[in-house]
Amino acid sequence: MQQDTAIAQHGSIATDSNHNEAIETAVPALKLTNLSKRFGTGDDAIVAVDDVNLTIEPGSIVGLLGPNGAGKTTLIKCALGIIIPDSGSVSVFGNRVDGTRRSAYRDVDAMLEGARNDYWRLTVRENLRYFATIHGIDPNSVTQQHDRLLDRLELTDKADTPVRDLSRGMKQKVSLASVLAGGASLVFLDEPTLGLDVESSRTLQQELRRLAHEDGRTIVLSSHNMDVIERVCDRVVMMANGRIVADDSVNELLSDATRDTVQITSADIDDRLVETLIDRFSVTVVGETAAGRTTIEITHAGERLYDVLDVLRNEAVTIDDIRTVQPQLEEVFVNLTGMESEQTATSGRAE
Ligand SMILES: Nc1ncnc2c1ncn2[C@@H]1O[C@H](COP(=O)(O)OP(=O)(O)OP(=O)(O)O)[C@@H](O)[C@H]1O
Repeated sequence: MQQDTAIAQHGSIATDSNHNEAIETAVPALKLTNLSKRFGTGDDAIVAVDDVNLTIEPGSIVGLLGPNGAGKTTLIKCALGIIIPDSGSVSVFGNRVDGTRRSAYRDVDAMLEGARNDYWRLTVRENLRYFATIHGIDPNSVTQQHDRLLDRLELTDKADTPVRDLSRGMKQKVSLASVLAGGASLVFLDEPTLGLDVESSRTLQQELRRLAHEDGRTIVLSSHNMDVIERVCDRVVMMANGRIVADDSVNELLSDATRDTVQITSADIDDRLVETLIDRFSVTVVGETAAGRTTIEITHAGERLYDVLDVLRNEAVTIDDIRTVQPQLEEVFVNLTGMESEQTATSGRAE
């Protein structure tokens, strides 16, 4: 489905009479309003999702991040109608998901925990036809779309192979193809690149961007792999303790962090001066270059950068290099959630 078709189906163009301007009022792909879900009762109750408001526009690709237990899966399952929230509401393309209304489910599907229950005795193509059928689509009417999907995910050669005979990475791609074959406009993908080799992961990432930006699918991607999120997503929503702690474009999240951290290198910074800087400023990294110069990184420098430079000038320090630090999404994540992602916790893991 093309983006403009998605808007034509799910939204409208309204006119603001005060300004005589056309304002796009596309119906959100997903709208969560004051969503809450707790598990258990009394003192032992766990608030998995805590009064969350979230709107996701059609055709966007959004990363949903958070440390283990942040509430991501619960939120996704509420959106799928698998878990009934305690309070608040979920709408998918304007249709309320409340556990009884089947109309909303036509538009939403998911690949949870990196896989889907494909039928291993069926071939790849038979799986796609099956998942199209259970979503009410005549599989003969979408043969071309399925061929294109197989081609884009580099599965054409395996189209007539039973899924059980495929490698793990290929099974993963078949899972994704099966979800997409159902034609849902809003798709949740949990760790879609887990276990894929680098090349397959890149192919899949490209396809996800194309699906959103060319076909108008709305994709919510949940992953602990920050590199994938940074490369693929337009926007990132970070959760911690059931709440949304950040919601912005990748560029904004990174640029906010960039402005705030500077790295200064000098041969004149000795231990005593390092102590002084640590006492007065937020020094996060102290290191030594191969040439024996000291490097310090100061976060939250902001307007205090001038104070840092004053201290260095008073100590007659010659600055060899000063630069803003190019942060990774990982650092933003750690700052906002206070937790490492699994990416750093399990370094060396395959994508
Ligand atoms: N069925 C359940 N019964 C009791 N507690 C639950 C249940 N499901 C989730 N929880 C708890 O709710 C909280 C949020 O869990 P959730 O699975 O939504 O987090 P998550 O962000 O998806 O974590 P992960 O990244 O580890 O998958 C956790 O404390 C979890 O232990």
